[in-house]
Amino acid sequence: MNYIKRIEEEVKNNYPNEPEYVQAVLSFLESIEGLNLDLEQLEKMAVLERLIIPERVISFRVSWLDDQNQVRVNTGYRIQHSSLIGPYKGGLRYHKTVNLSTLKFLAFEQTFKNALTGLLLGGAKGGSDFDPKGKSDAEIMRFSQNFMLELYRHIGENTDVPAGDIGVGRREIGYLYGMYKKIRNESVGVLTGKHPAYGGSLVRTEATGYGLVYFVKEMLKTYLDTDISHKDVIISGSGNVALYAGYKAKELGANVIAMSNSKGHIYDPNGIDLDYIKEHQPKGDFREAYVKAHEGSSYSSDPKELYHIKCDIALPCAIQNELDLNEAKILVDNGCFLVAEGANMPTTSKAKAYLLKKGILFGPGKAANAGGVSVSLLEMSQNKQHYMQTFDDVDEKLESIMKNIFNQAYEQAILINEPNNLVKGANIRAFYRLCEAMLSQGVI
Ligand SMILES: NC(=O)C1=CN([C@@H]2O[C@H](COP(=O)(O)OP(=O)(O)OC[C@H]3O[C@@H](n4cnc5c(N)ncnc54)[C@H](O)[C@@H]3O)[C@@H](O)[C@H]2O)C=CC1
Ligand SMILES: O=C(O)CCC(=O)C(=O)O
Repeated sequence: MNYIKRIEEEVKNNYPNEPEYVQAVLSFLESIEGLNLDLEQLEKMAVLERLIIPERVISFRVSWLDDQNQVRVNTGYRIQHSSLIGPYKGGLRYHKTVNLSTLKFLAFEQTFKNALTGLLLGGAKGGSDFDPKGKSDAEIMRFSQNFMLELYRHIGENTDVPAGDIGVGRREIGYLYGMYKKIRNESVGVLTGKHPAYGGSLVRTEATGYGLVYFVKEMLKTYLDTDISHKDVIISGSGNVALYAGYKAKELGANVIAMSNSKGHIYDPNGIDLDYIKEHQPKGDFREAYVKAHEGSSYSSDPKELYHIKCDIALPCAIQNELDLNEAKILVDNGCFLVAEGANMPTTSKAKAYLLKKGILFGPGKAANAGGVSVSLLEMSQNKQHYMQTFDDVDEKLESIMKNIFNQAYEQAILINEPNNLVKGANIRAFYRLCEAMLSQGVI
């Protein structure tokens, strides 16, 4: 059995309770299977094991007081996956589904994503099974403060710089930052996604969604010599990534006709009213009220039905494994020709294989959604230099980084004679960079 196959078997056998992590690793291993690699040498250096197993897994108890003075307990995590290319970097997620498997897959993906950006960033992810739904602002503050009471020991501006993810936005980053500063008595860029009033970068809020659309722009130009204007776009989710993908797509002339949340989706043939969603989404489920306020719109109570709507472009921007084989088939049957992932691993392995087989242009998350972490790096640089760039400067840099990421994945896809396969292109290009960094740094 060759080295790659052996590692595939080991990963499947060693982590039976971590399906998302196994899924992400196998998807990467599949991408490098056909390469002309010196497997004997890679095996001798245990390169794959060292890329796959996180450098450090931290897990801790978070106790906090709810509004009824009841003590509540959650589990907090930080997976410091790789520091090969820079300080550990990646978001924090507050969501009831958070567990070791979710965060290990996210940290693994983040490591490859960050390598692909060409910037000096290692990979990490963290968070908690704390469910922010229905919690008061004070509860979110107390939870975040208690979370930081443990996390602060493991992070630092040159060590590990967390940011937001699902359930963690500017408000939560503020509470986390305030507590870190209180404990360490220092003002440094230890978190990104901060409010610009105390060191946040302009465009960080918009960056992942905008970056996704810049990536799609490159895909459309390169493969089809067209642009996004007049294309019908559906977007899953209605949070940070989904909203700003929607705004940028609309600005460039697309028709954003449907969006979703965890309860279902809304369809509005007149174009989704993004300002309405931005205002109402943080307060909870907006579907019924939206439909009442917008003539001609309708809603369903199944988020997956979003993918049953006829569209040109689908942008999954919600959560892992939301787009499965059945939905992929419906998208293809309805004439959708481009899928680009704003979320991390939103497409199941079977759905991804089907879309690629059918010749659908597919932008993998570790390339297409790298705009957020890229602007985080710009935030870190601004903090170190104690200055702030204008919105337009950062936005211009973001677009140029996204173009470069696309080109990296595309050039690699051409080199392996599969020009449409950005999944392999992105995985292989990131793998080469990580390998070079690993082999240069000795056995550590
Ligand atoms: N925030 C960032 O900068 C980045 C986020 N991502 C990824 O993008 C995705 C979304 O993250 P954010 O927008 O930051 O989170 P968010 O918390 O702002 O929004 C999440 C959205 O997903 C919706 N949702 C949850 N489960 C759903 C389901 N099963 N079907 C449909 N909608 C569902 C929620 O209702 C909410 O609208 C995640 O996969 C995250 O890892 C990726 C790169 C960077
Ligand atoms: O900005 C960051 O550090 C992380 C963003 C993130 O969590 C992601 O790219 O999935």
